Amino acid sequence: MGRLILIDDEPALIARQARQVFPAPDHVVAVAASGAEGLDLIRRERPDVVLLDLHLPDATGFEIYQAIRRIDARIPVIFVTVARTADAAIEAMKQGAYDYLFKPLDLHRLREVVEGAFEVARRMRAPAAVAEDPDTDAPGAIVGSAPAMLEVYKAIGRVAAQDVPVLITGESGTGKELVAQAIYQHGPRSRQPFLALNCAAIPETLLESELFGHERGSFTGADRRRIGKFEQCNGGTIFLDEIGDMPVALQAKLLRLLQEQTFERVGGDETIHTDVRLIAATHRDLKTWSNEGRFRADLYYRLSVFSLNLPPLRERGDDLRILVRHFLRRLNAEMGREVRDVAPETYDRLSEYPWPGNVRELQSTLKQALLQASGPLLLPRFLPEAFGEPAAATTAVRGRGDRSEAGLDLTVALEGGFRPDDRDVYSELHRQLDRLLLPAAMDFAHGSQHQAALILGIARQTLRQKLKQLGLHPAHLVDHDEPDAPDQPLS
Ligand SMILES: Nc1ncnc2c1ncn2[C@@H]1O[C@H](COP(=O)(O)OP(=O)(O)OP(=O)(O)O)[C@@H](O)[C@H]1O
Repeated sequence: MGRLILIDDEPALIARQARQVFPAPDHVVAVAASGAEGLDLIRRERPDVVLLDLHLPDATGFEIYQAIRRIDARIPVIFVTVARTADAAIEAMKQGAYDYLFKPLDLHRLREVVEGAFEVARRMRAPAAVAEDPDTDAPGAIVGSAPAMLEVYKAIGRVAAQDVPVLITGESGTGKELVAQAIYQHGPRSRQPFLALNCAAIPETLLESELFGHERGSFTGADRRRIGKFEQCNGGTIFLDEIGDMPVALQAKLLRLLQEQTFERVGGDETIHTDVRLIAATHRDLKTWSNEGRFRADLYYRLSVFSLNLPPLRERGDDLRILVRHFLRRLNAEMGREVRDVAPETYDRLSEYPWPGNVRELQSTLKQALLQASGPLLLPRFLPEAFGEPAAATTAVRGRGDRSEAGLDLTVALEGGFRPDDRDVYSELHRQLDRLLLPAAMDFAHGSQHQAALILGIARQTLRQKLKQLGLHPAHLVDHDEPDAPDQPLS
């Protein structure tokens, strides 16, 4: 449920538009026609997001914005203005406003910006904490009690209250963002904003401006000044996911920001001071990368003063069962299902699987299984095809890394022959081959999708899609500037 408050002296049109884009019952859109009324509403309703007109009958939008900050500095506020007053809205962003929209509203843009703001609000509020009750179904709960996870919890406890940068490492889907949220929420800046940005998901050319802002005219298309995340989030916490994918030139700018808390916008001379806590995450081995000159060693040392590593799911032993129970409870509630128990053979299949996409992949596997399930018991046949017969599924998957061994495993899988009730063997083996081949090619290509796609002879687009299906987050692995190779089937 998203709660949106609109403050606008002529609220009828904008309210109709907002309700069209964010309809009930999933959203509540409340309206105020003056600043004072809006502040009252905010105090009472504690909305997720506010849309604020710059011109109000009783005060300027800017004054109301400052008052909203005093009520709760975390609420994302989006200014609504006409294009000629954009400068004022940009000024507001310097003070931490989330974004601005122009009247008349473009509904597509309205959806995009407000949805982004809902997501930011969710990250700040959804409590991320180590679950005391392993059977909780709370969304932000961090569950598991494997020894390596207990070390992680201790590290969160030690570092949260200290206002220092943190580096979180671990494979894709191991819970790095969840841990970053927990550190933020238990830290001294928990009443201030938390903004997250994935360095691998933003083209290199835009990343600098996204983080540090730009001046008008600094490059083609820069028709207005832009305030970057580091300026906007002054006083708060920034989570930079996939920091290993940050271009080296930008790493220098980030290092200076960490050392001196100053930077310049792209194309600007003014030195800007900001006070932001940085939490960074990566699935790369930054130590090796810094030894090889692929990541700035000085930045690595600065970031890794306090680092914590999340173990892969396959090394968490019985946590698999705890996580399965946790997600079953959550998913049953979300999907209106009644699957209360898991058959021992299902656990066997799940624990034989290497989980390249870790907890995220487990979550999506269980979701798929619940869609198939009938009755209260989760049987192996409800699992996705990749979990088929243990001999076929796991031997093929396990041979990662050594091609001759992998080939042998596939032969072993086929030696069992076919059974009359076999179905979709062709596509099933293909899927297993993908699970084996794609991560190996990505490893070999040091995470470059372009290179891996070339090696495999498939389009990068196809590779991305398949990685996603495997539960591996393709955003980690993007290298944006290279053109796609021509599309060819994997077979
Ligand atoms: N220990 C855990 N307990 C409960 N849920 C978890 C745990 N670890 C991860 N999750 C859930 O798994 C999903 C993936 O976690 P998250 O996004 O934090 O991983 P990540 O390491 O940041 O992934 P990526 O590197 O792909 O961005 C999220 O939905 C998260 O809530």
